[in-house]
Amino acid sequence: MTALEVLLFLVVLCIILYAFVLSRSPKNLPPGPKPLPIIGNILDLPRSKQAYKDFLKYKEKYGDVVRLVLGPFQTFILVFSQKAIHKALIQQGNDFKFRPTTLFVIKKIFHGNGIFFGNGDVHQKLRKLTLVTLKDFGVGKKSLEERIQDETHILADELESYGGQPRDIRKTLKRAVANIIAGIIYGSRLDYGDPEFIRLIQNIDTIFTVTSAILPENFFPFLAYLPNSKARKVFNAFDDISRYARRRIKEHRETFDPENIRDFVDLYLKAEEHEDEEAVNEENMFRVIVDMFNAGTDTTATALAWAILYLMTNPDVQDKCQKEIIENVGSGRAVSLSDKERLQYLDATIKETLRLACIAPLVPPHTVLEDTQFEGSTIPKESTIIFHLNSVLTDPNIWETPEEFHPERFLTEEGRKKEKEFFIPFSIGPRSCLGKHLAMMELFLFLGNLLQRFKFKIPPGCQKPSIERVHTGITCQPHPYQVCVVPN
Ligand code: HEM
Repeated sequence: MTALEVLLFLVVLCIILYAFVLSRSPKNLPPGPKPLPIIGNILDLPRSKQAYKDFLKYKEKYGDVVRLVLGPFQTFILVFSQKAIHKALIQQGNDFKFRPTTLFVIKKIFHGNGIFFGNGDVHQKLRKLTLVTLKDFGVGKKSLEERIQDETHILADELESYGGQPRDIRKTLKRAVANIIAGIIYGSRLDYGDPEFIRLIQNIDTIFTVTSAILPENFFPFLAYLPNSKARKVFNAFDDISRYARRRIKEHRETFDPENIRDFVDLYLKAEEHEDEEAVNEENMFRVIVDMFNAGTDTTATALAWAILYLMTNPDVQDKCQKEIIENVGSGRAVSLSDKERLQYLDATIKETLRLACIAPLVPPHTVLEDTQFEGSTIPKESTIIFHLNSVLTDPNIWETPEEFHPERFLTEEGRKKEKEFFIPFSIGPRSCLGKHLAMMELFLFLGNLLQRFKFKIPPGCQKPSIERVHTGITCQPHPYQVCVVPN
């Protein structure tokens, strides 16, 4: 066969397959832009650095449930608004609780294992085991609060060493947060200047700024084999983090003593002795560790970077937080979790940061295993379903002046906590964020203790930094900014 004949054969094969898939798709699909043959709606995908925002135009045009076809066979469903997201993830949570196994990049990295991209009984067991472990993390020599306190002091000393000069502190924040996870998992922290640590954090950056359900390699896997493929960068980053995790697990296995549990890895090694082997085995432990290290670092560190940006651009809010800390804690001792009830304004500031920055504006993909009736249409089985959290967290029908930073919206007139049903930065339902409590604890202790010691200021002579969100991968990042960290 000549090259032209092979090409013609492939095109005809694709058309036949495409016609076959179309004939089998359910009727009554959600509305959406008309797909082209073979490539579907690829040309309609966001190309700006604010992918979540570009998707909002579909909500305006087609409503709360929108269908896209990506590549020849992938059905994508976008779900917007509190009502529809709540219905899917809570009322129909058992239908929508699965993760897809059809996206090439995700399949190649996760193999359907671990907590993030696992499904079924094994996922449930791993999730439960990890949650219990995180909850009563009295293992090892230190409590979780002590670990965070210790790291806060090291971070504060590092920031103080910058002498109040303008700096981009985002990398330092990432190293501090990564150390909390490293401490939980491996029982020890890493030095901020350790080249291996710096490389691991760079890998996490790559994963979080590049990986996306709409990466073209997901629908056209051959693209992953081209030089400069973004997916290749993600694979390399994962491989490096994985090699590190496997080495640390091996070291733990060699020195394991069931009578002296040092950390999360030891707990899993212990669980291996009596838990169901299908769920608790070395491969799954490795996946869980990599999931935790990735999911627990970039998200919380990004939230911290946003909080500092909002504080320096809203000095009145910063002053109120500091006044509250001075009045309720003073400067003679560290801010601790037992101060939480007394530091309501700080708590509201953290919530407002998570709302406005919207760290994960598009929930990592879900799927349904069967054709599923939802909001008057049929969601085809194995569709990739994306819940648009930003459409809830900045919905003008829910939040007054949603694009403004206003912590008071989380407080009553008397300054007490006001619960907000629509505050869902960690998503909701059976797959909601497993590290929510850890993240909130870290944000409270890091910010409370830093604000007790420092003021965050815009460098003299500089313009107010942009608070526009950059969204090219999983998380919404701030633009790079410089800050002066000045002792109080
Ligand atoms: C500000 C910080 C964080 C934010 C905004 C955040 C947000 C999210 C979101 C939106 C999801 C998807 C939920 C869904 O699919 O419905 C998620 C899942 C997850 N998060 Fe977080 N997260 C944060 C911190 C953390 C931390 C500190 C950890 C780990 C210790 C963590 C571990 C996980 C895991 C393992 C999942 C997957 C759960 C599952 O599929 O069962 N996250 N997170």
